[in-house]
Amino acid sequence: MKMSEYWTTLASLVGMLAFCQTILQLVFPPELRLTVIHLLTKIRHVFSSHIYFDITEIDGVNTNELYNAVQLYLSSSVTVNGAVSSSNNNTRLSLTRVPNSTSVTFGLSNNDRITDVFNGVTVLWEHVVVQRQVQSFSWRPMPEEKRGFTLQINKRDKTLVLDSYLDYIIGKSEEIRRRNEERLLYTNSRGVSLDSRSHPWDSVRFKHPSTFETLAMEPEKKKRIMEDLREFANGQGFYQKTGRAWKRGYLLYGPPGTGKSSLIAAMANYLGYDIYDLELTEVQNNSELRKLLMKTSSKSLIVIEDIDCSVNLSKRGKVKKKNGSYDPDLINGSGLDEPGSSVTLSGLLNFTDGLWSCCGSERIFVFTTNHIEKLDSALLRSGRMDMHIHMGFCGFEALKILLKNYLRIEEDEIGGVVLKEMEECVEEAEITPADVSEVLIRNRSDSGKAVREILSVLKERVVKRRKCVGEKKKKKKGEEGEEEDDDEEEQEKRALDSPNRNRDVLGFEEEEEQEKEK
Ligand SMILES: Nc1ncnc2c1ncn2[C@@H]1O[C@H](COP(=O)(O)OP(=O)(O)OP(=O)(O)O)[C@@H](O)[C@H]1O
Ligand SMILES: [Mg+2]
Repeated sequence: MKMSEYWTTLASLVGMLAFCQTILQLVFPPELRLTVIHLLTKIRHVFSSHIYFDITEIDGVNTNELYNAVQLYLSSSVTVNGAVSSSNNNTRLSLTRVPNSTSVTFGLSNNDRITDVFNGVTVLWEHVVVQRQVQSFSWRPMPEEKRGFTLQINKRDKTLVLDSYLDYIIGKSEEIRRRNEERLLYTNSRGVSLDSRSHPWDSVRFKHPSTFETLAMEPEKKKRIMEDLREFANGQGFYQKTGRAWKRGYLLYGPPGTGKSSLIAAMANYLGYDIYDLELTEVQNNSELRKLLMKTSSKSLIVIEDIDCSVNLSKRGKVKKKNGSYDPDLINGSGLDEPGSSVTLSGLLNFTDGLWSCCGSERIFVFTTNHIEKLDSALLRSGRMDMHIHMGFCGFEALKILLKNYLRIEEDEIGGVVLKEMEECVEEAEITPADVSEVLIRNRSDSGKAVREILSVLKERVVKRRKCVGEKKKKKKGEEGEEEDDDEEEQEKRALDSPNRNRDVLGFEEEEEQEKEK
């Protein structure tokens, strides 16, 4: 028999066995079916040019995470679309919606198959569901059905699949899980025991509706932030290559009501990260801060709002000025001179930047402040807070976004003249997006009225500001004038008192200059 004939015969034999297996599934009672199927599967595997991997739902008594990952991965729309467009288009998919989930997920029905292509290699997945045999005693009740996936690949592709395909599936499933689920918002509270077992963070479902689309901000700036976030999230390779910890710091600063918290929510929604809202005043000391950090998960935003109010940020600077060196107490984090809180700036810097900050990866630190000038330069230096984002008063572009979001109207519906007037006065009005939103919410049922009111508020503020600026200038001038008068009086007095009082004032001044120079 020729080699090719041998292979053809073998292939038909394997095909027949597979066919028999399907028939047996239909004919035999469940208890017997399992044994027969196992036997036939084994025979089939020996002669096949394929290799098979079984991924069961329950591994011993533990849940097999890989099973969940595969299930999620196969439920992704990419895989599903691939399967539907493939020749295997009679695949039956089950649809599910997990509680609290925002979307419907697909899944393979019992004993159905789906093909997937990874790096040019085609693999076949089969969802195997069989009735469990009558249970002997078990501490943990087992489900009635035994579920698992069988992965069929060509023997020559074994290395590729084992080395990268399964990792790829785990990564993808994690991504899908985040996309489907609402995020969690964690917060710390005082007095929570921080032993190794308990979790120091309380969590709630995070359902903030703020997104980059709803955020009023100059489009260029918004684009830059989004790109930066995306690059960070996709930058594992870069961070590894450059030997940097996979983390990034953002400092958001600006007056109240300019959207700092809204931006944080938009960032979390954009990346699908959880948020850890760290209440620093509830943290008793630096070591507690470290423990909190250790209990945060990857793919998260660690947020400290109003950083200038949370910890005495000038300590490190002050101590340095006095002695010429840092106070070791403060640097070690045992400085206790702040009643109620002994978290120090150096403790905070270690939190974001020290060795401890690297436990876990893919984390973003976000600090917010209304007063950037109050922050210690140590906190601002590059490498700590990689990006400083100024959240300012409402500009024309931001105003247009708010009008569109709140009133659902386009620019041309507002009218060129009104828009021009708005553009002329919005910067000078120094109005926060929060104030604009307030007016728009009040009038959201009548967009015409809302636009008119916004314009009149802007104009009013411009008038007020001009008046205010005028008064300030006048006051300043008055003070300068008084100072000048005082100077003149003083000089006259000195000239009169001087023994050389007949010398002209200029000469006197020259002499005084020379004296000063000496
Ligand atoms: N840039 C913005 N885009 C869209 N909405 C905004 C923006 N800024 C403020 N708002 C609206 O104003 C409200 C308050 O904004 P937000 O809490 O984000 O301000 P903040 O800068 O964090 O203020 P604070 O400094 O007081 O914490 C938000 O609920 C949002 O509706
Ligand atoms: Mg805020």
